[in-house]
Amino acid sequence: MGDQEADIYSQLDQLKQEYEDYQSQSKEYEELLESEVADKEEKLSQALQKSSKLSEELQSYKEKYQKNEFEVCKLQKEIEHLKSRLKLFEEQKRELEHLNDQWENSARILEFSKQDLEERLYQAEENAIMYKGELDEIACAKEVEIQRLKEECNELRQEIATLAAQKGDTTRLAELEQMLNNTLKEQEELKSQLDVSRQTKKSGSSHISSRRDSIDSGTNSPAEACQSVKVLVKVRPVLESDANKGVCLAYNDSGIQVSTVLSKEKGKTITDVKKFEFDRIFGSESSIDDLFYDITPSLNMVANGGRACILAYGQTGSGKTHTMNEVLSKSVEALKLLIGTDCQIFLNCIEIYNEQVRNLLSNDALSKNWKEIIEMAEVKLDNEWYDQSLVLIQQAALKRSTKFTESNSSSSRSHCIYTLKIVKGKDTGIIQFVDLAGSERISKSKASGDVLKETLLINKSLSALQDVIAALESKQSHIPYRNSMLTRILQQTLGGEESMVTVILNCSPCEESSGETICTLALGTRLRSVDLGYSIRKNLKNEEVERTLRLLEKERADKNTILRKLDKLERDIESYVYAIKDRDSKIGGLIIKSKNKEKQLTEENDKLRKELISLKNSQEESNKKLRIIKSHAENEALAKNKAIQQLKTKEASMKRVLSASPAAFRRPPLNYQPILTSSQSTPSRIPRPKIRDRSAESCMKAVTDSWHYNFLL
Ligand SMILES: Nc1ncnc2c1ncn2[C@@H]1O[C@H](COP(=O)(O)OP(=O)(O)OP(=O)(O)O)[C@@H](O)[C@H]1O
Repeated sequence: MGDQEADIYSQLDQLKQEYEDYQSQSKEYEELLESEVADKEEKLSQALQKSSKLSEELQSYKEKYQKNEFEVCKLQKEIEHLKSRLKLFEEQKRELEHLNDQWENSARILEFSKQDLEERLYQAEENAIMYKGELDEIACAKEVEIQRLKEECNELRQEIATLAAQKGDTTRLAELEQMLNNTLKEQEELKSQLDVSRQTKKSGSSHISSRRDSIDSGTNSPAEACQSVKVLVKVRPVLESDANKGVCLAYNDSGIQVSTVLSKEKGKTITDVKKFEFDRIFGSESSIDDLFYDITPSLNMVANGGRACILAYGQTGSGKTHTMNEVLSKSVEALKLLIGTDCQIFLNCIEIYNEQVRNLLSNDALSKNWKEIIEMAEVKLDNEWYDQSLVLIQQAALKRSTKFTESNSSSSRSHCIYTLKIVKGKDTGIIQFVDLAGSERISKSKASGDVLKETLLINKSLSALQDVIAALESKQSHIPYRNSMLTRILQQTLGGEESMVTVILNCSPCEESSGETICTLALGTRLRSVDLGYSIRKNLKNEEVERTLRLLEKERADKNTILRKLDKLERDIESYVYAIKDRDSKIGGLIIKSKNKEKQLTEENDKLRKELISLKNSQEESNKKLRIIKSHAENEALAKNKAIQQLKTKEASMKRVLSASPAAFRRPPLNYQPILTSSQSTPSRIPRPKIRDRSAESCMKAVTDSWHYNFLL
């Protein structure tokens, strides 16, 4: 009984021990579970935060996308508006072209009437010459008559004298005196007639000789000379590089024609031929001396304290620089002979690049004030000024801004101005040699970026120059010198008192340049038509001629205004087309960018959605697990309480049994198993006590299940 009791006590101790172990382990697992739950909750809240952040981002991207779409819509509307404006401009251009055709027709008619007037003038001149001959004959006849009358008079005087000596018949004397008086009267009349004839002859011949002088010399008085613009055409020879390019120019002494190929079909070439009339055309075969002959009046003028400007105009690659270099060295040579040694010479070499002035004889910064740069660029030359000036001009030419373009491998991208100032006592003669940058069609130059900007600025300044020349010729009260840097700098020699302007139109003979050559020659025709009008008016003082010329001038002014408008319109259209293209490409870029963004956003959105779904799933799973853990923990707690309760009742009943018959418990129970050791920490390895008690067993099972479950988690 004593042994049994001891066994029971030891079993009880074991159970107690076991229970305590279970309790401590369950506490540990509870803590573990709680920390895991807290961890999951933390992760869940992080995931929720991330998801809300991503939703916000998504919202902002959506807003951005809507904004971009709105921008694109706006730009498209703008394009539509620009396109409609372009259409309007094109219509206006067509109308102006139609008007231009009409003007050209009327100009042609006026040209005919001009020719008619010139013919009549020629006839008048011939009549005057004939009249002069007749007058000469009459004068001769009258002289003879006067001589005869004088002789008669002398005879009569002698007769009177003899009669007086004879003191004879007085009536005969009276008769003779009467005859003498009549003869004297007749003589007086003849004399006065002869004087009138002489006077008429004198005035007629002076008029003719003055016109001849004017026509022969081709120069005018200084005041008139300021209106004079001389237009010369210089055709560049065909170069080796032009070998496979067709030729579009044909010319003779009086005119030049440009052929433009319209189409080539089945070996048939359809061409459009445009003819231009010019007094001075220098072909590829003519030497620089021929052209220089027409420049000498300008040099004479400058040597006498006047002003002159020589401009080379033409498309890029047409030979402006080549011509200007030759003209420059010839002019310096000629001036060396024309001016003496008692004068001071100043040279100034500058270029205008992108509306900025640059000193070609030093490395001054571009940003300085242009007047300052010009002042600083002026070099005073010494006694050997001609050699020195040629060396400096060569140095300056090397420093000029050039670039490779589609049309010329070393195209001058600037206007180059060489100014020679000759100070002689109080007089200051100034001559400016201007090698203009090439005029070019933007569409043909295929320029873009900075080169496009350069080309636009070059074309703008060239049209400003045309405006100034046209304003000077039509004697406008306002001359738009301030419209470009080029015209500002040329103001001293373009217009004003005692100034002569010579424009050399450089033309390329190549077929591919026919469009530009036509533009160049059309400009020359406009300048020339003005010049012609003035020279005719200067020499003819007939009322009808005056009226016709006034009409012609008005027509010409109107036509030039229209042509200028057309030019401007074309330039505007080109700029608009370029702006539209630029905008189109920008919009295209924007659309592609926004599409890419949209794609990226949709992808991100999809990814976020997926992440959100997986997060929600994992959250649900975590919740589920949490619920299971909670229920298991509750079950476990219940089972533990139950087991404790059972153990307590068992203990009490054992105590009761022991107190009733202590010997009955001395034998150990048949189904007794050794108890768990504390080293068996893993729940799966914990052996279940083999207690027959059913409720205690189920309780233990619940606890081990929960261990097992937690372990799985
Ligand atoms: N009269 C000529 N005889 C021989 N070669 C010529 C003649 N004129 C021009 N050339 C040649 O033609 C080419 C282009 O000439 P140049 O550079 O003078 O043209 P440009 O009108 O000044 O061009 P850009 O405006 O682009 O500067 C050069 O190679 C030049 O040597």
